[in-house]
Amino acid sequence: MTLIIDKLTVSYGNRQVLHQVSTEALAPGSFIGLIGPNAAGKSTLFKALGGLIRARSGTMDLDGKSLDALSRTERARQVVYMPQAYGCNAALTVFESVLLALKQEGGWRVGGDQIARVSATLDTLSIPHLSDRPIGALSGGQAQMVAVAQCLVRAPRLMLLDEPTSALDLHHQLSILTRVHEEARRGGMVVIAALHDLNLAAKFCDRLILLRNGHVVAEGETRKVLALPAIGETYQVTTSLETSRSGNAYVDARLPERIPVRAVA
Ligand SMILES: Nc1ncnc2c1ncn2[C@@H]1O[C@H](COP(=O)(O)OP(=O)(O)OP(=O)(O)O)[C@@H](O)[C@H]1O
Repeated sequence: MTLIIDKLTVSYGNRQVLHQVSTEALAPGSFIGLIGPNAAGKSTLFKALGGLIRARSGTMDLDGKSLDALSRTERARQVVYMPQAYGCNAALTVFESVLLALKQEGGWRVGGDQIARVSATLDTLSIPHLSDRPIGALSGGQAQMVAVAQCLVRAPRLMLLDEPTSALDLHHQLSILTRVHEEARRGGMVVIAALHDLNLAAKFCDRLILLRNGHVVAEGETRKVLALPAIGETYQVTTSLETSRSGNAYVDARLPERIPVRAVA
């Protein structure tokens, strides 16, 4: 499964938010980080890929087939989008909510294989103990892990995660991204995760796409992108890419003196 985005332009009314966004071919099994400042257009790109908004021009091809040419049902089967703010139906248990996500593919008969798939997904994310809890009674971090489970259980070809770890503690940031990365490899899916934490991006992403004001300003192998001056310029901070004693890359960032806090576009 390969995803290619070519010259994608998206507007809200008269306001153009994505400008001719293009990517290299994003290969099956890869974990791509979508990075960029607030209001750069990351969620807008996800919404366009997920079919929630229509692109003004450009193409999004999955294995050579346009996403826009797929039926609604087929697109929902192939592309799963976890928005930043995920809703929840408070009346359901965690298990039921993950099963319901799986059943969006169609039909209401529940088979043993589907029950097993839900259980396996909750196990993969180490949250089987939450199965019987009402979904409305979860902590913010627990609800975020359940939202990831609702995506993973559908085994899509393209998974779009908008800030999937923003509510998670350090342990769970690492464990959830590790599992998602493993599942991407195992299932040959393309995962694109919008991440504000560049050190998580450094640790988990195979490649990065850097967006600024709706333009792709850099794309490529993670360490190469993080070492570019474009990182500091885009975030208006001073950065350097360092390597820890254990060999992990991390971004050391400082706010330059006399630069005011930037207004969000
Ligand atoms: N429904 C909408 N109507 C009009 N403008 C919108 C709408 N949604 C987003 N925008 C604008 O589009 C721009 C890009 O927003 P988007 O949510 O894609 O950014 P983002 O990179 O995901 O930001 P953040 O990191 O803050 O979540 C912003 O200027 C935003 O105000």
